[in-house]
Amino acid sequence: MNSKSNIGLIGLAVMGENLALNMERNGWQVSVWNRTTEVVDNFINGRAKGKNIVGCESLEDFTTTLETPRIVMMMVRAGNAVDEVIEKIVPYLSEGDILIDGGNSYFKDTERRVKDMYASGFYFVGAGVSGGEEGALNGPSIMPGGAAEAWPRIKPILQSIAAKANGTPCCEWVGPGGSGHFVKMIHNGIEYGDMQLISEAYFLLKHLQGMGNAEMGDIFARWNEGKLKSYLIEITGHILLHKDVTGAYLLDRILDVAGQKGTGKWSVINALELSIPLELIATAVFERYLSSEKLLRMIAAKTYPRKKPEVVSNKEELIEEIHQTLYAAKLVSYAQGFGVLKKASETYDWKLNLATIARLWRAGCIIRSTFLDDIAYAFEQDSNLENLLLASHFSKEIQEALPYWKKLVATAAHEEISSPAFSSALNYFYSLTTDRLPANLIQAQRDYFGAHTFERVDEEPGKFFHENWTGHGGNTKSGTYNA
Ligand SMILES: NC(=O)C1=CN([C@@H]2O[C@H](COP(=O)(O)OP(=O)(O)OC[C@H]3O[C@@H](n4cnc5c(N)ncnc54)[C@H](OP(=O)(O)O)[C@@H]3O)[C@@H](O)[C@H]2O)C=CC1
Ligand SMILES: O=C(CO)[C@H](O)[C@H](O)COP(=O)(O)O
Repeated sequence: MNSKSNIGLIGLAVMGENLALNMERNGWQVSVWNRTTEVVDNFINGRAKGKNIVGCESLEDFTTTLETPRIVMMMVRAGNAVDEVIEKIVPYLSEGDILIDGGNSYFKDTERRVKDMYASGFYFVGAGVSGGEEGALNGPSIMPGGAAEAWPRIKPILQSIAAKANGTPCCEWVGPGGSGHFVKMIHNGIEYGDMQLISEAYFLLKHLQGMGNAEMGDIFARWNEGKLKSYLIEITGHILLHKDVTGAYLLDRILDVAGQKGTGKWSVINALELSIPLELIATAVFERYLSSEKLLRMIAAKTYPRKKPEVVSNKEELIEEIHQTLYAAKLVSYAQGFGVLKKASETYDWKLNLATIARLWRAGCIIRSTFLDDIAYAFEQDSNLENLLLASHFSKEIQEALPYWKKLVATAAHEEISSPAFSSALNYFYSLTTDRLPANLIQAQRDYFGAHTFERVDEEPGKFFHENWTGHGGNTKSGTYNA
């Protein structure tokens, strides 16, 4: 063992423990500390036994075991816990030390922490980490942002432990302030969207064909060999085939109430703040809320009993419809997610490189997929691309999928099977590709009842008019602004 550790890790739950083992495996000596010290003992005497990992009982001891300037990574519960740990460790730190928050922190908290820590002489980095337990151990995707001065020092460690896509580490500097955590937040929002879409595909296979788990598992395995190839499709195939100790399919025994820890909701709140459509992810978040209203749904199901859906006669055609719809709707979701990243980059002056971000997600993380290579390529060809659906490769894919997509959404609606994200994506696509939407009527209504003014198609943009619609209204206008 060296006299001093290269890095310190705080928080030994599933992510911290596995990241510490990953760092050690890659040649770094790691000191570890956890609020509940029993957890440290269990780790040191268990999975860390015989490894170059130093367990510490107190934060003071922990900081003395680290080479200086120190690098400390926190993997603790997001929120107040991060501030509590910072407050406790700062008295033992020296100027120039680096604190990395690898949890799912809210990016506005990270913005604040980066500023506060600068003022105290420390470098703070908000690094999104994705990949769950297995990624943390074998190579996650890492999205660091914040105090750029820290990057040359932390880069060798973080890039060594990150997943590699074609030999390139899925860890690159994202930008200043809270940008790393913002990118991770949108990653998770997209994760929500992907999971909702996959769940709808499963639901339609099950109810429009009465298919069993084994057959569906095979379909997902087949899809994982084509353009949908991704971690979430792969694990869905495994989940469908998994049996519990009684020999029954476990999936069928899991309560249909989805949990959430906040990153999907934050993605939607921030899309609203930035005025960028993120309907598919919003649908995924709201569907999780609706799923948790189990009792209400049970009552409503009795109030509105449904007929059993008609089995679709051509099984192979239905499978292809679902396959194409899943792809097209996923593309819409990524187009919306990257739209939010683009607007955030402009608004906060982060200068995000969208191609680099797509490349960071190619391996290690939960949304990893071959599809991200095509997204990276699209942004490399045109870094100002307004919307992914306008990239030539994707417009061809959408044109191929559209006949299947609209047929499936219509069938699901007709057979009274909920497929909210599939239809949200289709409606977004139709609105996006409509050059004259019915928003003229909304403007007329706003002006009619509140003198909110409107622009005219036969006048220059930016000139606002008010009509005396009833003949007895005045000429006084409301202010023209958008919030
Ligand atoms: N689980 C996952 O798949 C992923 C999680 N993340 C993020 O990584 C972070 C760690 O996640 P995970 O490993 O799942 O564990 P948890 O989110 O459950 O966090 C548990 C850890 O936080 C510590 N902790 C909680 N409150 C405090 C506090 N007030 N002061 C000090 N330490 C505290 C716990 O210490 P103690 O043992 O004393 O309770 C424990 O070490 C979270 O931000 C999470 O969102 C990111 C990617 C994937
Ligand atoms: O960050 C992650 C993966 O990248 C977590 O797995 C994710 O937070 C799970 O989110 P939720 O509990 O909200 O479904």
